[in-house]
Amino acid sequence: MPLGQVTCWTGLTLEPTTYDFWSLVVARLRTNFPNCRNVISALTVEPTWSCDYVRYQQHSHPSPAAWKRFCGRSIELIASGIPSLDTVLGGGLPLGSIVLLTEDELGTYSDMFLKTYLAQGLVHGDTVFLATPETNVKAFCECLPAPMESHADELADPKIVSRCYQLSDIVFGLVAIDSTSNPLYSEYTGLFQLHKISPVNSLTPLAEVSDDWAFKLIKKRLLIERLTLPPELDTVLRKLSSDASSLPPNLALNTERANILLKYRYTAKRKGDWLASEILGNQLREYGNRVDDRQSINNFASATLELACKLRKDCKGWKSGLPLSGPPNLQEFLKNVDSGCANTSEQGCTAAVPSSHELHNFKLFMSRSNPETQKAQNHELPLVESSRIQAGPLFRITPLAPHTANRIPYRQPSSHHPPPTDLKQTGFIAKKPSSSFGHDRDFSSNQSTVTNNVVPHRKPFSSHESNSIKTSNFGSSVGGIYSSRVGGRFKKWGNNEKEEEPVQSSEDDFSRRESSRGRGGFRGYGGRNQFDGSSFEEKHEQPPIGMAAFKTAREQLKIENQKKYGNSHGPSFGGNNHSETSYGGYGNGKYDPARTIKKSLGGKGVVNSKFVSPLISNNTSSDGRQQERQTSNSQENEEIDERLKNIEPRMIELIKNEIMDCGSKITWDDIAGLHFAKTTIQEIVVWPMLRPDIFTGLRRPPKGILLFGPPGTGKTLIGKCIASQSGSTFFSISASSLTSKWIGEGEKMVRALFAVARVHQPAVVFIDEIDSLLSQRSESEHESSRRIKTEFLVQLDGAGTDEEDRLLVIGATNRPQELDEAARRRLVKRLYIPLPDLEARKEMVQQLMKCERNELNPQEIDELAKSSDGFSGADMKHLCQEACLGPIRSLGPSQISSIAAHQVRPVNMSDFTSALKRVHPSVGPDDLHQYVTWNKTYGSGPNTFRFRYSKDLKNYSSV
Ligand SMILES: Nc1ncnc2c1ncn2[C@@H]1O[C@H](COP(=O)(O)OP(=O)(O)OP(=O)(O)O)[C@@H](O)[C@H]1O
Repeated sequence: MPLGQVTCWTGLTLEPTTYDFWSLVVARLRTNFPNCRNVISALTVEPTWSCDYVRYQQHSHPSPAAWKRFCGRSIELIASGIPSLDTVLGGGLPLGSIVLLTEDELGTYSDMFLKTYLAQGLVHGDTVFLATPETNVKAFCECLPAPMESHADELADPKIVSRCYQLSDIVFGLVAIDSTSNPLYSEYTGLFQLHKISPVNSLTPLAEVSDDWAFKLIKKRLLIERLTLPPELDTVLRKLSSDASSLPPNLALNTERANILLKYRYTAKRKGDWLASEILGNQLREYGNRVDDRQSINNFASATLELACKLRKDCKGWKSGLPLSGPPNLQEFLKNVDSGCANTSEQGCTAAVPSSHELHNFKLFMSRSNPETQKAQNHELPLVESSRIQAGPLFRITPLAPHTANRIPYRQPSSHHPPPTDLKQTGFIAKKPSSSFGHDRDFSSNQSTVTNNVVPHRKPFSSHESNSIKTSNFGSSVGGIYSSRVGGRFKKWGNNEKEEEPVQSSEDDFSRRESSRGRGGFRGYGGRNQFDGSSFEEKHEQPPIGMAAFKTAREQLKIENQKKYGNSHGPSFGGNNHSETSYGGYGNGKYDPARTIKKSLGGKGVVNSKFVSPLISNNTSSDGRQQERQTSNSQENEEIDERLKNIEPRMIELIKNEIMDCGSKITWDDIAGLHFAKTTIQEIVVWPMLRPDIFTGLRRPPKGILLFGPPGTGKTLIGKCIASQSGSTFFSISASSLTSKWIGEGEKMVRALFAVARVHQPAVVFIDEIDSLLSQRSESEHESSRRIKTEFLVQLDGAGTDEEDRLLVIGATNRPQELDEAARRRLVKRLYIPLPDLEARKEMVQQLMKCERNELNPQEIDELAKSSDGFSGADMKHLCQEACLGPIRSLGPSQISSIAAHQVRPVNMSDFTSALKRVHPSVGPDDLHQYVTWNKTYGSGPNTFRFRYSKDLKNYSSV
C-alpha cells in the first residue's frame, strides 16, 4: 500500500445509540487521513435490518469486485459482517490498516475477527487495533492518531515509512484465544491487552506491552481478570506445538500465532521487553513468511468463511461472494488485496514483511539518523533528556547530557523489567537472534527504549510534564475507564514510580495515580490538559522543543477546517467555537447556549453497556471518584444542538456527507443573462440573508422559491450562487433520491435535512426535481411518498420553526405543472428561468472560451450566438466542448501521441461550424410553450398573465 494510504475498517454495531459514535469515528478518520482509501464498516447487529441494507447495497453494487471498486473510491462500504469483510479483504488486513473494534454480546468479533484477522496483525506489524467500550466519544476520538505525515524525504523507502509509522499511541487489543486448545484459557473468551505504542513506530505494535488481562464475556458483562501465566508455560507451549502439527494448515497457523503471543507475553513479563522483542522479531519473521504466502492468505479466508458460515447470527439472505475453495480468480483478487504492493511474485505480497533490502535501508537510516542507536541497543544510555527529544526523523533515540535539569532519572530495571539475560537459559528459544533482522528492525531499539531508558522519539514533553505524562500515556479518555477497571499496575507507565502494584490497589494508590495522571490522561499527552497552548501559557512555560510540531487530531482537524472553510465555515465535531460550524451546529449561525445540551455521542452507547467491569464499581463507588470522573467527562462531552436531539445521528451524518455542499464559489457574473431572475433573487433572498435586521416583518424574505424552466438553463447554478453570495450553507438534494435512496425513511430524511439546515443557518436547501417530491397528491400514491410530502409541506410551512430562522428552500423543476398546489403556495416566488437570449448566449461563449486558446473575433461570436437560437446554457456548454475537440480531431492519431500541448492549434470558427452540425437544442418548442403558459399563470415575472377572476370566471361558468 503506497505511503499515506490507510484503510479504515470499522466494526460497526449499528444501533441508533452506537451509530453516532462510530460514524463520528469514521468521519474523524476520514478527516485526519485525507488519503484514506477505504472506510469499511461492518454491520452485524440487527440481522434483518442489516440484511435489507446489504441487499440494497448489493443491488447497487452487485459483485464483490464492484464492492472493491466501491471501496476504492473512498466511499463508505457498509457490509454485513464477516463474510463480506472476508470478501473484501480476502483474508488479510492490508498494511497500515486501522481497525476499530467493538465487541458484540456474542463475542463474535473476538471469536472470529480477531482470531482470523487481527492476530494476523501481529505478523503484519503495522496494523493498529483500537477497540474501546468508551462512551465518551470526544475523548476517544482524541485518542485517534494525528494525521499521518509524509516522511518520504526522510526515508528512502516508503514501505518502511508506512510500516514504521504507527498511527496510534494507545492500542486496545482483544485477542481471542482458542480456549479448547489452550488449557490456560479454558474459561476465558480472550486476552484483553492494553498497549502503549511508542510513536517511534516500532515494527510491531506489541512491542511495549502494558498489561494483559484475560476476559470473559458472559452475556453483556465483561469480566476482566489479571492474567498470570504459570511457570510451567513451556510445557503448555510444547503441547500446543505438538497439537499444531496435526492440524490443518490454517488452524495450525492460528495455534502457532497464539503460541508466539504467549511466548512473547511470558518473556516480556519475566525477562523484559527487550529480549521478548528479540524473540518475537525472530519468530514473527518465520511466521510471517508462512502467513504471507498466498496459500496461507487463502487459508485464512477459508477459515474465516467456515467460521462465518457457522455463525448463528448470520442472516439467511446473505451469502459471501467468496467460495470456500477460495477467491475465484485468486490472482486478480490478490492484486486488489495487495493494494499497491509491487511484488506480484508467487511468494505473495511482501509489503507486510520487510525484505532484506528494506531492512538494509532501514539499518542505514537508523545508523545515519541516529548514531546512538547502537549505544541504545547496548544499554549504555543512562539518562534521557526529554527536552531534547525533537520532532524529526523517526526512530531518534536521544542520549542525555547527564546533568541537565530536564532529565528523567535512570530507572533501575524493576522486577517487571529485569535486565536482559540470555534467553537460551530459559529454554524458550533455540538460539539467540543472529540475523540482521533482530537488530535492524527496531524491535530491539524500540522495545528496549522503555526498559532501558532510551526514550523513543515521541511526541515530546518537558520534564515538568513528564511526571504526569509518564503516568498518563493512556488516560481518562480510554485508559481512564480501564485504569479504574483494571485496577493497579499503571505504575508501569510511570518512570517515576517504583514498583508495579497488585491488581486491587489501595484507594490511596488509586487516587495518587489519578492525580498524578491528571484528568487528561492520554489527552494530556495529546495536548489538551497539559500540552495545549493554553496550559503552557497558564504555566508560563515554553512548550518543549518540537512541541509545536505536535498537534492532536482535534487541533489538526480544526486547522484543516479553517483552511478549508475559512473561519466561518466548516464542520467540526464538537467544538463550541463560534467560528466553526460544529457538529453541534451553531457554527456560523447563531450560537444559542440555551439551545445546546451537553450530550455524549454514543453516550447511551450499547458498546459501553457491554463492558461492565466489576472492578470499576468496586474501585470507584466507595469514594465517589467515579462521579468525579463522570463530571469531568460530561464537561468534555459533545455539545449537540438540541434541534438535532431527536434526529438519528446517521442521518445527520448522511446529510453532512452527501447533501451539504461546500463546493466552489459562484458569483452572479458566472451566470449569463437571466437578469430579471438575478435581480429578483438578490432583492428577496440575498439581501435579507445578509441583513436580517432590516428585512423584518412584511419585508421578511419568502421561505421558499421555485425556479422553473427548461433543463440546463442554470437553475442549479442560481441555487449555488445564492448560497455562495449570501454566505449560507448549501444543501443540495435531488428529490428523487429522497424517494428512492432512503426507502421508507424519506420523511425522516426530510426532517433531518431541515433540522441540520436550521442548525447551519443561514442555509439554502436546494431541491432539484422538486416536482417528483411534491407532485399532486392522489388516492393511488404510495403511503411512504405521501408521508414525505406531508413532512415536507410541514417543514416548508415553518410549523415548529422559529420565525427568525434564516432558511430558504429553493425548488427547481422542469415540470412545474405537476406540482401540488399546496407546495406551489408555499414556494411563494416562482421564477421562470428561460432559455438564454441572444446576449446571454454571446456571454456564455465568451465565458466558456475564455480559458481556451481561440481565434474567434466579436463578429464570429455574434454569429455563433445567432446560430445557437433555442440552445440552453447546458447546450451552449456542450457546443463549446464539441468545438474545442475540433483542433484535436484535425490531428492524425500518430500526432496525438507526440504533439506538445502548446502546438495544438487554437479553436476557430470552422470548429464551431462543424460543432453546430452535431449539437442540437435539447428543448423543443412544445416544451417551451408549457413553461410560458405556466409562467403566465403562476410565475412571479413581469410578463405574467393576470387571470381576471370576476370576468373570466363568469365566462368559465357560462361555458
Ligand atoms: N445562465 C447560465 N450561465 C452560465 N452557464 C449556464 C447557464 N445556464 C446553464 N449553464 C451551464 O449549464 C450547466 C447546467 O446548468 P444547471 O445545472 O444550472 O441547469 P438546470 O437548469 O439546473 O438543469 P436541470 O433542470 O436539468 O437540473 C451549468 O453547469 C452551466 O455550465
